[in-house]
Amino acid sequence: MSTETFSNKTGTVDWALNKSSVKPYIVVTLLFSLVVNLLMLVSPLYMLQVYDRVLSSGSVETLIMVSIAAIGLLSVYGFAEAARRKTLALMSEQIQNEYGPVVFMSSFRDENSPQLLPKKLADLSTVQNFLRHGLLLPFFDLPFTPLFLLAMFLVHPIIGWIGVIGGLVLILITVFTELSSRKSVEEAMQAETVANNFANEISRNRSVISSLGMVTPLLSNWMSYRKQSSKMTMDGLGRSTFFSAQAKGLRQMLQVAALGVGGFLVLQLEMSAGAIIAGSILMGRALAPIDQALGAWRQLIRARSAWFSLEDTMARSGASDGDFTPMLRPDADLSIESLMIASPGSDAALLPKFNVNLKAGASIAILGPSGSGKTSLLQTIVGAWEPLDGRVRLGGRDMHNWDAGDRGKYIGYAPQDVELLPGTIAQNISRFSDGTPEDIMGAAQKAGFHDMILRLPEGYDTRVGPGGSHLSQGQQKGVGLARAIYRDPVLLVLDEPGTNLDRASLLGLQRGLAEMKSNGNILIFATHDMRLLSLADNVLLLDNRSLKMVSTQDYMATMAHPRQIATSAKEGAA
Ligand SMILES: Nc1ncnc2c1ncn2[C@@H]1O[C@H](COP(=O)(O)OP(=O)(O)OP(=O)(O)O)[C@@H](O)[C@H]1O
Repeated sequence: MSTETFSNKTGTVDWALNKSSVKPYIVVTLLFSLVVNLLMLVSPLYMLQVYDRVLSSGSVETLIMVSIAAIGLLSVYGFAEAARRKTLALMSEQIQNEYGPVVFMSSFRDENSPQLLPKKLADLSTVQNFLRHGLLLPFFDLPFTPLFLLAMFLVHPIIGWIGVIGGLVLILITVFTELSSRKSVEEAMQAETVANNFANEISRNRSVISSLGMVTPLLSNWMSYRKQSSKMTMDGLGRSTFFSAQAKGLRQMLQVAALGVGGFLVLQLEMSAGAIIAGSILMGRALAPIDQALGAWRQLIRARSAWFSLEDTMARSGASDGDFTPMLRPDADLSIESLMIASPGSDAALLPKFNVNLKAGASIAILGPSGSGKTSLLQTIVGAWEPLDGRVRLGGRDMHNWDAGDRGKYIGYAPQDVELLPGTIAQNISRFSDGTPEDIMGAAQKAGFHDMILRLPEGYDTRVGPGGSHLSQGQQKGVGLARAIYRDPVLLVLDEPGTNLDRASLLGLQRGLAEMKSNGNILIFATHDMRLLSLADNVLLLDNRSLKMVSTQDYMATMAHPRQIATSAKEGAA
């Protein structure tokens, strides 16, 4: 099975600083932070000037001069603060542009995790919001704390030591906050994801849920998921809020201590009156980043965990998302070599190893009871699921080692339950690429649905609704088949193509498929509908973890003797 698991390995990747693409933004934010923090010294310096120079000299001119200088510098401070916030917002855009596409693409690789894409996109939003709201800024201010402590030592060494000791206590509180709340915040995030996935699944099945009266039991199921997530959130929140409040109180106390000690030192004639205020302001500035960081700690843990998850995806995609040389249209030569298949995430083979070779115009029908592995085999053949062992090659190219976008140009696949995507019929048939009307309508004609589509009021421009719900089951099936046939795929793989089709549509489809076969396309389809068997040269019989290939003619001849067929299938396994 796939070796890619996309698990969130928190702690294995260095945080933002190691990414070259975000580095310039971090450097610019740091530079603006330097300016901001240097200009934060303006207020205490102004205090010193007013108290010690202006009041002692009584000079109004000096007061005007220092005030103008202070106002000028503080307006630069305003610009620098705005600029660093803007830089972080731009960094958030850069992350979206760079990580968004990779996250989107790589989420389609893991069949084990159908909910991977919403989860990864939520991670992306978490990181972006953290940056956009400036919650990272206190961490950019922290490196400048020593600058303020140094200034406090210059005011008076005792004031400086109060700042150092206070800072150390606050850092200890920060460490406690991290240790005590990280686990519960991360667990709360996971529980929230489970609750949201459950709600998404419910909303996809609204009509069956309301018609079967399942709303109330499902509501209580969903509430229990939510309660679990809120309990963990409240636990984490309780601890981080407690520490954050303690830190705020301590900061106030330290400022009072700076004032009190300052007052004492003034009485001892060891420093000036202005230095009392300056010392207190410096104390506030030095410790504010720690205080603010603690206030945003919960969001930090969430953003950090989301970032690790994105980084993990980027690291995993790096190995496989390199440049590739697109294939020319492969020869119609499908070779299934020692193939063993299994369901995603399972190591148990569903069928014994087997080999099949199909050339241009060949076709096989796969028959077997429910659960015998027909869909699993088709999913593996088209490259959506990894084989347990062996290879599938089209025109010599390994299907599972081929860029999915490039491979998809030469393959048509219609799953058992067609899920259409939000858009028009034409967009769905053309696989949301720029398709010519000839390609789109040609595909619908071969699927036997062109006339039916024309009868719709908006024809090919009809919007299909969520999941195709504005179309009937038969119409959805028709669009799904046309989408598979679009641009004449070398290999056409259909899972139960006859389901939900009326007689006329089935006849149209049979005609279209027969034409494709005579044009050299390879056709593989799974079916319970015996009317389609005339399209197949051979029948691959699956039953109870065994398989057997027989010619369609032989199969038809033995149809009247089911026991003989069952025996032949078992012989195939042996
Ligand atoms: N996505 C999946 N994840 C895990 N197991 C799966 C998955 N899809 C199918 N299976 C398992 O694989 C086995 C074969 O299922 P498969 O859908 O291939 O059978 P099938 O022959 O197509 O059945 P049917 O005729 O009912 O469509 C079943 O036991 C099923 O439980």
